[in-house]
Amino acid sequence: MLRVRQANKINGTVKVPGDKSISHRAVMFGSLAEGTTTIEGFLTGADCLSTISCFRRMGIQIEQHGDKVTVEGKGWYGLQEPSERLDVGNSGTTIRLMSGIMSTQPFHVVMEGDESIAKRPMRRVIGPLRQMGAKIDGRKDGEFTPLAIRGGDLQGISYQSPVASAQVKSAILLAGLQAKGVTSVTEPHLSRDHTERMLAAFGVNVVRDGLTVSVEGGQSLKGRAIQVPGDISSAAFLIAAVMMLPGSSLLIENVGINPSRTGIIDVVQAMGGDLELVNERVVNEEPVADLLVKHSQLQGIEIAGDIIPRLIDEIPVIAVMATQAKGRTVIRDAEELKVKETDRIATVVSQLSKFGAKVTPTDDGMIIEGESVLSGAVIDSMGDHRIGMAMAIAGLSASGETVIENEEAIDVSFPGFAELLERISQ
Ligand SMILES: O=C(O)C1=C[C@@H](OP(=O)(O)O)[C@@H](O)[C@H](O)C1
Ligand SMILES: C=C(OP(=O)(O)O)C(=O)O
Repeated sequence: MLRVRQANKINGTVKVPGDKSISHRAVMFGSLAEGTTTIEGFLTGADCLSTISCFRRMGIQIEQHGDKVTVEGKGWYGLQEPSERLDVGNSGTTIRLMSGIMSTQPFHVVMEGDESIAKRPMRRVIGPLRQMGAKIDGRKDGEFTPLAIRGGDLQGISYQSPVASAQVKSAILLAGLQAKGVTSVTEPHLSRDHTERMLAAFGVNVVRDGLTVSVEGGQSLKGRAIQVPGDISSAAFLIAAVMMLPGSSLLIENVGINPSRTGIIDVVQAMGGDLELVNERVVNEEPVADLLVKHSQLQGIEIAGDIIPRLIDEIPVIAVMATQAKGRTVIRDAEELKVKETDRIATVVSQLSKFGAKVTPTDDGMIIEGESVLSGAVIDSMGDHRIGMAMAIAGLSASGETVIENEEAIDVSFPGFAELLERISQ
């Protein structure tokens, strides 16, 4: 149980844990590369630890001491057939990206995860991987876990993805690296491009043309040093808290500001928030900055279209923040929220309503009425880290005390979240 009391304001200089998407990829690509990969700033959240454990089970030597990780890559075909099922825990990124990698391997593997993973759609990755020649089965014709994969002998495809999903795009491109000919993926809107950037950093030739990415089969990766920036999706909780509590200001150091992830910055600025990027730099092909955030009275806006994939994981906390804006905030084109760790349209509405907020679900998003007075509530994270954290932020601005049940889910992406909030709250 996590108890959150109403705060007057938050202040200070902080760092957030490493980027989840980049941490997963650094372990995966390091395992497939030739030679050693060293990772600094690795996210020690449960999801990324699941990725480490899967590759260890396939014979890769990985040492982890806090946020420092060393991976002894053995080349693309250095993985061994695991004798047991691989457990991906709560991590959609792990199972979907690994489906692509496993499709290239000349052995049999079964992957499964927790209750939430068992409900998440897999055919979006399994479908195109089958078209490439992988033999994959799962419950409901490959829609659900456990997934059994027997890979090898793939043929490149040109895939037109119906969803803007970095997990789909990445799975196909990773399979494409060992397929015959060229593999390309075209998406309806740009999703996060960490795979493209990091593959290039590992020596792969990745060709980008608008919304299409292509790779040629038969390329190898070379181990290297990776520094992981702080996760903007984690910083988003703190940004929202600053905007909700008058008198607050924070300097959040070393945050990844890859343009495919910065929808939250655009939204906060469009709502009238004072958020400045300082000390901008590029580290391993990824742009990084410190975020200087000062409380401002926000104005409700409409959030829809191209920006949605650039802030998809931040929508729960954007909804929370919008309860303190003037006027109405409308979120559209975000049906992907329904297939995350929980149905995040339903869980945001059910939990945020408990504070007395006025939030209405729609088919593809939600509508939030601003300037609500929030009262402390008993909240259930429903096993979803982002719901647990978003509601803890609501609790900072709600009168009295808020209790978050099933708060252990927060460890999936933000270990130390409760301690950090405690430290900066006044
Ligand atoms: O590729 C990734 O690292 C991720 C992609 C996104 O999912 P989708 O690809 O399903 O949109 C995002 O929600 C998830 O937290 C991480
Ligand atoms: C959707 C998320 O992650 P994943 O898909 O990797 O479970 C998330 O972190 O919000």
